[in-house]
Amino acid sequence: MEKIIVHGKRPLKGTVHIDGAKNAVLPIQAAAILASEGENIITNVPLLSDVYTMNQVLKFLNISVDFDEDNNTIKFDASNKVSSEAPFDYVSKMRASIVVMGPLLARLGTAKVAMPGGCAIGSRPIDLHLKGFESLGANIEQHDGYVEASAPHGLTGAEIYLDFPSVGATQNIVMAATLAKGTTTIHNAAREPEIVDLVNVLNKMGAHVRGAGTEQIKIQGVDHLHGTEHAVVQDRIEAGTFMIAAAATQGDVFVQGAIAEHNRPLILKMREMGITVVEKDDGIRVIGPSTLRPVDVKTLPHPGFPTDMQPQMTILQLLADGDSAMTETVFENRFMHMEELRRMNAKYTISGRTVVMEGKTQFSGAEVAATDLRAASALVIAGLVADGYTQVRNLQYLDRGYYNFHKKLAGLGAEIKRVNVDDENKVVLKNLVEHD
Ligand SMILES: CC(=O)N[C@H]1[C@@H](OP(=O)(O)OP(=O)(O)OC[C@H]2O[C@@H](n3ccc(=O)[nH]c3=O)[C@H](O)[C@@H]2O)O[C@H](CO)[C@@H](O)[C@@H]1O
Ligand SMILES: C=C(OP(=O)(O)O)C(=O)O
Repeated sequence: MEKIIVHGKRPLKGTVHIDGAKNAVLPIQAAAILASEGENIITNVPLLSDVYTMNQVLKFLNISVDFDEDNNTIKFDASNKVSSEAPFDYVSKMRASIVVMGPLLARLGTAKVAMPGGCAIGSRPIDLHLKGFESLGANIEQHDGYVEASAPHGLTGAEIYLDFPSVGATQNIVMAATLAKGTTTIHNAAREPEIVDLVNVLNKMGAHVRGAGTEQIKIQGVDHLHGTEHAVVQDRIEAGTFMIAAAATQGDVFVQGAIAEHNRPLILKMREMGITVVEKDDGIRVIGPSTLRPVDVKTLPHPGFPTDMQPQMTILQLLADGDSAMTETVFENRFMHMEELRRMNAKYTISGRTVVMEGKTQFSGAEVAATDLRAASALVIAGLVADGYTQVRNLQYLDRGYYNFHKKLAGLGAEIKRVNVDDENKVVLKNLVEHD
């Protein structure tokens, strides 16, 4: 088992480069299922554990996957006979593998996928995905832990209203509808930049999808789709995480590749707190002040404040000079990191979906455990501003969404090291700054 050890109180300075987005690349990998001819060549692919898991799922479905990690490029070839079943062993590793269902149903008229479970942040049902498939004419059955969809005569376009603008349901329904007969309209669709990136790929593959990035997406079905080339959009959550780390440490960091339009709510909230945020063509510069003003924040679907930035944002709020509130409206259980932060001297009360935090926190180093992906990065940021040493465990969560997080922070001057717990006794804490 590995852990990250951080020695706090060093301002971050310099430039950090942002990778391709996890939440964009995963559905784009799944979209490869739809190309019955030609290769799909995807570039700017981040080297994340979730990407490898999705590749495993696709290989199981008989799709050829060639990952050139040195060049962050994957070549997919789905021109052979594709299998329709994604079993529990693969799906259970990663909830996002449910997005293979729409493409399988579109291409084969049948799909059998293990029911994805919930996770630490919430129960995460897939009812909206399934209702969407049913509206397109699929018959849905659930048994033995699997969900099976079938449309032997193909799918037919329909008008679909989503009760909530679910990202995964929007992606799954768009992909299913690309090969349906006639036109599908999704009302109250998710508007995240990752939806736009997926639709850009689908259109390059020969699909007719309009309105991505708005609440109404129209898909005109086509006969078949072919391979294409596409570079994955930069990761707005990785970018936002480094922006917060820079501000929290009173640093001065250029987040290269960050797209300001994708992080508008975060930028505006940071400015409200007194942080200097400079938008440039090729990235965003963040300069942290010595005192942060408190702000209240509420998570919402895009273009609201992203839930995936919520745990990191609570670190800035705890550092602010006064009390502040965070309300989480997207997931019902996304405050697990707060309990760990208590070990580091955070003071707060949770009531329902809102946590009220006391500022100004003087974090103290402690041994903490990540409970999910963004909790992991938030705990490391807390370590960057804490007195003494902080040790963060459960790095398997961090690796789902951040490539070389500790190395990127070390490149900005952080005293941080990732160690194998078995070698723990051999670690000389004073020498943390030395790179692996
Ligand atoms: C791989 C990926 O892209 N993951 C992102 C995606 O997850 P994901 O696509 O799973 O998130 P959704 O937008 O679907 O979920 C949002 C809310 O809708 C609920 N819901 C969703 C589907 C459904 O059928 N029924 C239902 O009730 C969920 O339980 C949750 O409370 O969007 C989330 C919300 O921005 C992000 O936090 C995740 O990082
Ligand atoms: C919740 C997240 O991802 P996933 O939907 O893949 O669990 C996330 O990226 O913060």
